[in-house]
Amino acid sequence: MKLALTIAGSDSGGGAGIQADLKTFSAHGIYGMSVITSITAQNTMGVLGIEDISPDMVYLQMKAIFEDLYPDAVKIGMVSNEDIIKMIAKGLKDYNVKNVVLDPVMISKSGSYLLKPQAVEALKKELIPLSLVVTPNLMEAGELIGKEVKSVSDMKEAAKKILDFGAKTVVVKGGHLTGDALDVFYDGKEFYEITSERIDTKNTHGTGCTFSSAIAANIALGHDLVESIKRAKAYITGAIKHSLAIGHGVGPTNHFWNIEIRKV
Ligand SMILES: Nc1ncnc2c1ncn2[C@@H]1O[C@H](COP(=O)(O)OP(=O)(O)O)[C@@H](O)[C@H]1O
Ligand SMILES: Cc1ncc(COP(=O)(O)OP(=O)(O)O)c(N)n1
Repeated sequence: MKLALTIAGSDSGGGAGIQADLKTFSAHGIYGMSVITSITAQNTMGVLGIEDISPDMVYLQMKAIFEDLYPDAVKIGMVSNEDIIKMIAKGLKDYNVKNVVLDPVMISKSGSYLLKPQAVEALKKELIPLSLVVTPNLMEAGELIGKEVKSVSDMKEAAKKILDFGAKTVVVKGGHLTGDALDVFYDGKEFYEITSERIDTKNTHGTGCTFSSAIAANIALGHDLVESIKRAKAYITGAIKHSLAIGHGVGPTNHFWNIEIRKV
């Protein structure tokens, strides 16, 4: 059995965060574990409140896992504040964690800050250098490099700059572009454009969480990084295609077994 860990915030509505990650791990046949950084009261319409877990408790959860159930891959999502970021970095170093997928979550689709704006620098300094792959969306890539990212050529420029912060590889997600759903992967040598059809739906809550945890799941299964990203792209495309029109706002992606994997 392969094991994967998500270090992220809880979404009470089940569409994003820890809940989306664990559903994604299960759909890949992976045993999922969690380190909860923050609890959000959230549904398809928005975030009603946020309560962060103490940094010591974040570290204790990591200790509990790494000293008994060492994961094959780790996904990091909402990290909320600088003290939590520093504690996660300490845990990753103490336990020599390698296969880290970092989704630099900053603002929910509904507009709530999931990372304190003053903590962006800590994220860049402490967590990016410990990551195998960083997966910003257009807005997050722009915040990281201090310049708007609006086109495929901007995405490539951003990927290069984020690599300079110490990331080993970067996927800049183009979910918020128009036209095909095109993401850019950069490994320091080559650029890859990973494209799928754009699905016409408003129900895209949790797309970034689902995509990054699917990359982690595929790494845990033993696939190389390019193959893991390709498979994750197929998975998120299926999860959006089958997304759920539940609740009164932006419905969530849907996770299901026996998903068809095809080249995109
Ligand atoms: N409507 C859509 N149709 C197909 N793929 C999409 C759609 N929206 C987002 N994606 C894909 O979902 C993944 C997550 O991207 P994105 O939505 O930009 O992340 P985030 O949730 O962090 O903003 C990317 O692979 C992106 O291309
Ligand atoms: C607890 C929590 N973590 C992360 C997010 C952001 O998730 P994402 O997949 O980017 O989806 P949207 O918020 O953009 O729908 C979240 N909302 N909550």
